[in-house]
Amino acid sequence: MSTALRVAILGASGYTGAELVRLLVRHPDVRLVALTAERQAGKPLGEVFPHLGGYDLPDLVKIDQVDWDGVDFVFCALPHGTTQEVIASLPARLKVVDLSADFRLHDIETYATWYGHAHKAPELQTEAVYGLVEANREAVKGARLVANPGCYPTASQLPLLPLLRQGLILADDIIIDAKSGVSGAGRDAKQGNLYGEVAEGIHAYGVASHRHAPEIEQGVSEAAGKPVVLNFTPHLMPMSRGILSSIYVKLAPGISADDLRAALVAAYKGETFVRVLPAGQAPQTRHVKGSNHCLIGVFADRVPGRAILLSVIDNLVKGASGQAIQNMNLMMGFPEQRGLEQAPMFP
Ligand SMILES: NC(=O)C1=CN([C@@H]2O[C@H](COP(=O)(O)OP(=O)(O)OC[C@H]3O[C@@H](n4cnc5c(N)ncnc54)[C@H](OP(=O)(O)O)[C@@H]3O)[C@@H](O)[C@H]2O)C=CC1
Ligand SMILES: CC(=O)N[C@@H](CCC(=O)OP(=O)(O)O)C(=O)O
Repeated sequence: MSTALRVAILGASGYTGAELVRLLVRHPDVRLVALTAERQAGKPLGEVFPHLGGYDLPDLVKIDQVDWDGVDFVFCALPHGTTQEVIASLPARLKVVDLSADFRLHDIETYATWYGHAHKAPELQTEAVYGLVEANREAVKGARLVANPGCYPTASQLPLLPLLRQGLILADDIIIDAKSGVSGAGRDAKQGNLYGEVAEGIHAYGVASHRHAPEIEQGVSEAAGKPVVLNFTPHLMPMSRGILSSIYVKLAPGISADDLRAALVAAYKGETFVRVLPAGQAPQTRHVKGSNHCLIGVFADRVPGRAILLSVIDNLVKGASGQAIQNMNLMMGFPEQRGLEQAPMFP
């Protein structure tokens, strides 16, 4: 009799759901027992995603068809706004990692302001742990419900948090210029994601209004020990995967860019998934594609007293499904790297 963890993926017909399946079919402690979809329900997963057709997996079903008695652990990869009620309806014994934004903001008033409706499960919000593992590992280990961070917030917070905690950069002058591949927008058909609208061009969106600004500010404020407001502008790139976050910061008096690099090297010493590059090396999205890695580069600016931090992740892996599995491993007491050992695919 297998003792594998029986896992359900809600939203398995989406990009992050498919990426969870791709990574979990090789996880030795996991058995996928339920995969859900909405419009694609009733189909074999291999019909929706031919790259996953060669595995012995359950067919896609609607959420209300899942037999929860046969499930131990749930990944929820549904659109934000749909997830609070779904998670509130699950048996309370189930451990859950939610990939959506529904439980990330601690303050439900801030949530309502940015997401346009009142929080539908405030009692669960107080329980949810923000799953940026490298910043919050001990809390994740004891969590029942983990809010998996957004892709831009992951790429942006990993370089910033250690520097703010140590007061090496100023908290009142942070500019984040971030670029994402199109898979960040999900698989749902949207006019703005058509080839003709994305290929051979680049554009900013959500300028001065993107909902990841308050999520980044939440973590950065905790690290700085005071409320922080920052500039964040996302851009859509003609590529399928990857995020590059270019972050412009002001150094604290007497601090150099080399000090920042040394502090980040020390902060991430012993971490499997975050690596700080040697001086002069700029990370590229193709250096992390398909992997759970985050690479960080640090440069002195030409402008005296300033520095530039460069951070890359694969939005579908460290920015979503890989980080979600990292969280599950910690919640279940499995080795943190299990199922996430694969090297990036280059180029
Ligand atoms: N894409 C990314 O890089 C990242 C995404 N996220 C977040 O993860 C979540 C999933 O994203 P992603 O995989 O890209 O999204 P997709 O649009 O690709 O997939 C959404 C999934 O949810 C299902 N679904 C849609 N509406 C409902 C509903 N009302 N009830 C039940 N199921 C529903 C879809 O089923 P069907 O297709 O069958 O209708 C599909 O399986 C989102 O909250 C997203 O913001 C977080 C970090 C990064
Ligand atoms: C390219 C693109 O459209 N990206 C998405 C962010 C993806 C993500 O992390 O979204 P959640 O916060 O919902 O999980 C966006 O800008 O809304």
